[in-house]
Amino acid sequence: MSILEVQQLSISFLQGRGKQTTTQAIISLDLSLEAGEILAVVGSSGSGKSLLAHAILGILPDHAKMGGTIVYDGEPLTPERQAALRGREIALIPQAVSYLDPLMKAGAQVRTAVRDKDPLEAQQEVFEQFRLDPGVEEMYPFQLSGGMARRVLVSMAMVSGAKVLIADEPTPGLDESVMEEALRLFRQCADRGSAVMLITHDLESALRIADRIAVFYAGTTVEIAPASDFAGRGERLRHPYSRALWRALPQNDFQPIPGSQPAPDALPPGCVFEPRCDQATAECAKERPEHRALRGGSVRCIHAT
Ligand SMILES: Nc1ncnc2c1ncn2[C@@H]1O[C@H](COP(=O)(O)OP(=O)(O)OP(=O)(O)O)[C@@H](O)[C@H]1O
Ligand code: NI
Repeated sequence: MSILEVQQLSISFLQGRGKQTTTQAIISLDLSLEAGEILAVVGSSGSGKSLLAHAILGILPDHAKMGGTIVYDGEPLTPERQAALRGREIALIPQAVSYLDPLMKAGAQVRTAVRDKDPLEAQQEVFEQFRLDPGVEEMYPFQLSGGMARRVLVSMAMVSGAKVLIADEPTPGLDESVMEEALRLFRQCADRGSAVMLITHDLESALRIADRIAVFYAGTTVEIAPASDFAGRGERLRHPYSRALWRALPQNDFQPIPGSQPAPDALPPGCVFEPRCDQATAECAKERPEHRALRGGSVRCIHAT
């Protein structure tokens, strides 16, 4: 049984005063997370990666309306369960460093996140691991550089001992050696039985440590594939967008895909990738393809075999 299962997640936002409009930011996300694995969620800016993380943690803004189900450890995640599990069994490394409590010193924030260990010892150990000087313990978030603040956020998640760790773009601003250390520790968490979701727009770094890759496009999961399927010319990949992403990497064709991802208020009626897809047929423009299992992964494309 998967530790976390997201089924047909949709999120829309009510916007404007007076005459209100609804924009659908997430159309349909489906994925599952297994204990012991690293699943990378890859997609360009605005594809819905952070919203997925916030939906799991139960921290969507008030004007967001959510549909679908999220099941954790066999039971639906209700707002009450989310509040009880947040920071304990399910930990988030947020994308924005503004999630740090501005009124609490860095050392104290990390100590409050410690479970089942001596708080001071655990905090000092993780600071050493991430090359945070002991002096940082006494600093307030506004005194930290961006890279230091990010290391404090990663430290908090690391000491929580969570069963599910969701890291939302955890590496920007970290120097190479600290980034390597963070990735190594994510792997270690997974090897010890936690489930790690690594959110990134960087397919290349995702492929370095992830077991599986979920590819997001315009608020949908277009494909979920074992990382090893990203090889050769992408023959084993199931969706034209995943193949295009893979081929666009510098070590491959280095050719960007023409066009751009549609905005939530300008989605095509059929497959969201249809306007940019070189394999699209008239049928693709008619309705949204279902998410279906295929060759040890899954895909949302009627032409995939
Ligand atoms: N509070 C909000 N109100 C209205 N729309 C929102 C809100 N938050 C996000 N969105 C929209 O939802 C879509 C998905 O946003 P999200 O932050 O999940 O993208 P992302 O994949 O994390 O992008 P990035 O790589 O830039 O972090 C975007 O189109 C965004 O504009
Ligand atoms: Ni994001």
